[in-house]
Amino acid sequence: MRAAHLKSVDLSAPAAPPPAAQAGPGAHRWYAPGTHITIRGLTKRFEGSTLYDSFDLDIPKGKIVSVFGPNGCGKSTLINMISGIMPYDRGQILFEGKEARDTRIGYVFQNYREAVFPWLRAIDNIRYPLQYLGIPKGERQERLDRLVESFEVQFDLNRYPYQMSGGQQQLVSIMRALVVDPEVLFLDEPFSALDYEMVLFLRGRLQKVLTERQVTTLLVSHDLDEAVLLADEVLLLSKRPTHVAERLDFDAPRPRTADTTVTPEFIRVKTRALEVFQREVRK
Ligand SMILES: Nc1ncnc2c1ncn2[C@@H]1O[C@H](COP(=O)(O)OP(=O)(O)OP(=O)(O)O)[C@@H](O)[C@H]1O
Repeated sequence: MRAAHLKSVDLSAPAAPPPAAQAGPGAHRWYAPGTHITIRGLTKRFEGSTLYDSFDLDIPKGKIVSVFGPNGCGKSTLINMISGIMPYDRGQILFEGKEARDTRIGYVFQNYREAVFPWLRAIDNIRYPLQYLGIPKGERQERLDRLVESFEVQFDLNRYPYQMSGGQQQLVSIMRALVVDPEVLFLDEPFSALDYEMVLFLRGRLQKVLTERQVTTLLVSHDLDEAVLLADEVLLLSKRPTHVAERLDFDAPRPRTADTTVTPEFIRVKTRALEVFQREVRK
């Protein structure tokens, strides 16, 4: 009986969790196959008000997940807690069983003006994390070249931030986040302060690089079209105390462009997302 049972176990997948009574050290590090980030019992309070209370979530590996929800529901707080920028009161967040500090993480902020180093040329801004991590010079150059090629950069990377447009500065901060080859990338409204032409350009380039590299990505966006267009999955949050209102898959082929937004599948997912959003806002 026992042998027959063992034969049916898929050894390539993480082992199933032992029953609680038998749980030993490390048992809590179990994660479901295909899951990259496992969040359990996450609790966060601000000045007596509860934002998250025993919040659970599994984030799939190698996918782009958009986070969308009512104003102030805690979208930025969620990605800040997951990425390790912000502490939380209770719970556990693990990346394939590892802590955030043992995971390569990239983060792109909305406010690129505060994120790029004004005293460094664009190329040195992008190179900075590699120097910090002590990556050998040859490999640094290789990684930079690969990234510049992937993004098809058309402007002079020897310029300083003050000599670049907002979109170019945000491109630099996106490239700086990706140069470390992150396992997980966090983007907090990365395009909201840019003009539309630049938004279209950056969405296209970013999508291409993320799908080539299969980086697990969490994107906070206030723009529902953008949230759906870029996502493999849209995570819809409720009002606080925040829980997952609904998760919607969107598996249209890539690259996705403005043309994707007129397809029946896009319209179906966006319509459903809007229904859930409106229901949550009215509660
Ligand atoms: N550092 C802080 N101190 C106190 N309260 C905070 C802090 N950061 C966030 N909050 C509270 O948590 C709530 C959620 O903030 P957060 O920025 O995560 O929400 P959001 O969904 O990203 O918001 P928005 O839709 O406005 O971008 C805010 O309304 C605010 O009341």
